[in-house]
Amino acid sequence: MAISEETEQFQGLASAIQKAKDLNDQVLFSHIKKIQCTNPLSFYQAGRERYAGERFFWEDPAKEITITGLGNVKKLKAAANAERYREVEKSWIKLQETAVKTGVTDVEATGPLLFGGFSFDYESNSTILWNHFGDNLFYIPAFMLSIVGKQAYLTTNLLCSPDDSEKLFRDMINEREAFLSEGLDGVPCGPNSLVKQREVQSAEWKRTVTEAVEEIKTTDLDKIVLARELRLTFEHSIDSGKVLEQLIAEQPLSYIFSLEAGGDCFVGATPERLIKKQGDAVFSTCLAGSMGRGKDQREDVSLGNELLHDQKNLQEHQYVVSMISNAFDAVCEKVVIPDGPELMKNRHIQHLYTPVRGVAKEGVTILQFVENLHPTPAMGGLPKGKAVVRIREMEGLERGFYAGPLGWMDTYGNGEFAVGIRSALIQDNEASLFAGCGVVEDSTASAEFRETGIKFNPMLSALGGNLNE
Ligand SMILES: C=C(O[C@@H]1C=C(C(=O)O)C=C[C@H]1O)C(=O)O
Ligand SMILES: [Mg+2]
Repeated sequence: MAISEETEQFQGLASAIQKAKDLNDQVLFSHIKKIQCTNPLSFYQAGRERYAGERFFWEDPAKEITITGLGNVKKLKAAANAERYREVEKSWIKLQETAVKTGVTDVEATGPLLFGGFSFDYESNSTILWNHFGDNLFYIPAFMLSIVGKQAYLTTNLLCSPDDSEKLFRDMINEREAFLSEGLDGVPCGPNSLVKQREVQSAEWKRTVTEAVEEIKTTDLDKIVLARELRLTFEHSIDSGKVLEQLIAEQPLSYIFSLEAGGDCFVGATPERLIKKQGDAVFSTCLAGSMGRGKDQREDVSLGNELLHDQKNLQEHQYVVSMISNAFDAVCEKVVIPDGPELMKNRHIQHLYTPVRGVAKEGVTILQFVENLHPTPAMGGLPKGKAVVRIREMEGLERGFYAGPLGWMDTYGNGEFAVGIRSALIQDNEASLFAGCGVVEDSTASAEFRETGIKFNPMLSALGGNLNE
């Protein structure tokens, strides 16, 4: 006779506690069940008070996977150095080795899952702006709603300690019931009302771009991505749920994400995949070279054609294709890259886009891809090391998680990371928006200023700010 779901969970948790005692270490327990499809944003908003500072949201452009996490049973943080990817991997593997799972198995993006990201540059000096995030931040949520295909799954995670008792089971069920019974339907999102919008050091930024062009012409630096900041002040605390709702409606071809840390939230709608891994199939995106959208279809097509043939933008793009292609060659059995770029058109901007796919060599993990790829010349520059150093020295802002890898990994070897651009850091009633551009030999400060202006628009529009031309 089949045992009841509650009995299965109870037995699983009891065995996880026993394992924790035997090993004298913490053991992760995870229960996964199919549930009626629930609106992921309502789930996110339902946790606004109870799980404040411990929520995340992720949706890919194809809407294949939507993940919302609430609470935090285990945080993984690595030291800020080159080892950070391997350190996170080691802790994640260690947790997986002893984890006890019950319920549905083998569905990607369900069960114990690590969500989070890395800062752009582990060597940059951290300021107060990003202090809740630090250099990197990953966590396993307490409750997670995954929508995979059209099916919804609820994962409940618990970290068992050697001195835990079976009371843990009742507490977990009670917490889950209390939370679910609070109602997941239509939790209202508050409006955000803008008070002030300010460009941070724009004259200095333009001078820096001109200096960078000079440096590119006279040294071995080929490309450097320089970003600037826009600061918005609102009347009240900004509701990240409302921002997500707007982004979902306005940016259907982007990854929509948020990651809360302390009272702050990093949120955005990025069009750029860094790496997706599904079994041994891997996918990346070369995205660089930009143009605004036309007022009407005719102008839009003409701007698109101009972009497809513009030497400066093609060069910006080609640096990215070569680098990602080499990084894939090193760890893949097979790599497929189209001959030339196509256009990716988002609401406010169009880009040159080349998709990359491959088959990973056995045992290569998604974090190894992240380590090898980040930062691509779309976020950093070329040569990579020199570009990162020059960004640190010249840019005059702390990128934090902006332009860094952000995403998730499950226990089945799947995961996906995007780069955190078209994004903002929300702190109470203030938002810092970031936008960068690839500076190459033929760049001009005024054109790059305009291009970064357009790149602020997805977040400006979602937040209710004044859009740039
Ligand atoms: C750095 C950003 O965007 C990157 C730079 C691009 C460019 O310079 O053409 C295009 C897409 C992105 O890879 C950003 O949006 O902040
Ligand atoms: Mg550009």
